[in-house]
Amino acid sequence: MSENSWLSPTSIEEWWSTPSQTGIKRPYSADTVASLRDVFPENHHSNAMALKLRSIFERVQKDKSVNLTTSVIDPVTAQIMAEVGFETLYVSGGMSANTDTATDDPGPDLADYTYDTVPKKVSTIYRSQLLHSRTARVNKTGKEEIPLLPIIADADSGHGQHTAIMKLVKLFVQSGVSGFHLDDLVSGVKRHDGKDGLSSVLVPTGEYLRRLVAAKLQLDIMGSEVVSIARTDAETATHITSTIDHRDRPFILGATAPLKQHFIHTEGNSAREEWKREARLSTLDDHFQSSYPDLYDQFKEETFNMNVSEALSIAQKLVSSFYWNYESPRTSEGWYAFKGGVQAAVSRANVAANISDVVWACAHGYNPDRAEAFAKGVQEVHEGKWMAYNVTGGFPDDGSADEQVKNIPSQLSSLGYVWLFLPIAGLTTVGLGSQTAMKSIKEHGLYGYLSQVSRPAARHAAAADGTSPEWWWKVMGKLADDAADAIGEGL
Ligand SMILES: C[C@](O)(C(=O)O)[C@H](CC(=O)O)C(=O)O
Ligand SMILES: [Mg+2]
Repeated sequence: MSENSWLSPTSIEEWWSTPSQTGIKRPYSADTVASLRDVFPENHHSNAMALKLRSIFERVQKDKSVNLTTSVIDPVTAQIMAEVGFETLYVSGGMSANTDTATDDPGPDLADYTYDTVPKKVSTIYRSQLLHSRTARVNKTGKEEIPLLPIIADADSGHGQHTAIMKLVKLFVQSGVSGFHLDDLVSGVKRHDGKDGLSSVLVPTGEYLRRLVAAKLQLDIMGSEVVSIARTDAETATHITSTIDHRDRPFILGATAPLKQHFIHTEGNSAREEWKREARLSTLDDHFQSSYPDLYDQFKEETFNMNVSEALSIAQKLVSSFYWNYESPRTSEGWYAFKGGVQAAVSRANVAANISDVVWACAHGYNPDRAEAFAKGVQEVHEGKWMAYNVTGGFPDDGSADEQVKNIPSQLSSLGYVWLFLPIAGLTTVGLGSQTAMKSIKEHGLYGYLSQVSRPAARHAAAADGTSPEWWWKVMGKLADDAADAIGEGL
């Protein structure tokens, strides 16, 4: 887009009809976007990198392959990944939380870090890639072809309402990001031990969409090609904050048996489990259908697009004795019981797909049936929509799943997934890589350093790669030396 047309709604509309933008349904106008723009664009690095990411996804989709990557927590590993041939990088919120936050106060992955944490990590890694590429060019190392890898980053739940989301997206674009994922979780409430049957809590579909639209609006304001990934945790969610949205009705659980007390008055894990068993939780529609199969069609027709509260009134008009109570399972926080699963994920992904470039149902471990059900559910409605898949552990250590694991990428690519990533591998690989060297130095002192660190690294020196001290000292030093020579003795 030329600078003259930057503030023109017509040219914004023209941009929206280009291939990268045309699949997106915006609820706002080009006039609004134009009026919210700054006078100059500020997206050039990010745009170039995002277009590169888009072309990687296009290529793998065409080839029926999938782009595989891992998270990366530091610039050294990012450089190694470029050298060994990865094409994308992932910056994980969880791994940032564990190791390095903007307030220097790391912790478990609750997304409670300040919103600049992940953008700053992206910026560090992106700028390090620029430095490496400059170094290679200045030194003519033969590594000039090592590419800058597009970075996809974790935007969590957006760290607040629309203004926070827009600021976060702005920071990401400024950091050189190529893509980010935004989710439908309530930030900071995940239980790591599953106590009280609570794993993760969703916001209603409408709120999720508002997050995604806010992010897209900011991208549009910046004229940004950055890829937005709509992540949903509906597959594994156990609760939802509100029942207001009719699209969530098929997944809200209620008690079908009247119990003396509500869930919140039970104490301890086993009593709570017992309460749930006795309550015989079910969705409103399932319960009505199994209780009154003959009336179900009428119920469905009369309650089209109604949320659970509205639909329950109709159910009770049709059958005055009908019992279904979605209030009684509420937690002490007020959250409602939710039937997580692949259908819930598909339902959310299919609305999110209208405003996002990629959809992703986050779950831990690999489940081929769910991967397939999600892909089919999405592709039926949005043919060719880009999809992502994460593998976060969950395989047996005894090797019994090795063959299955080898086949995962081809299974996923045949289902249409374009991006496969290992969110926690960046931390583990750094840990494992250091372990051999550090153990050796600790056990054998200087000789350990010589045999396990400096000698192997010296072998790399000839290759001048990211593991070699020569690369970081002498080769990179030429940038400063050349600048000093250019400045000379002054004027
Ligand atoms: C992908 C993820 O968002 C991340 O921050 O890496 C985390 C990873 C994890 O908790 O293991 C997530 O899955 O929520
Ligand atoms: Mg995360």
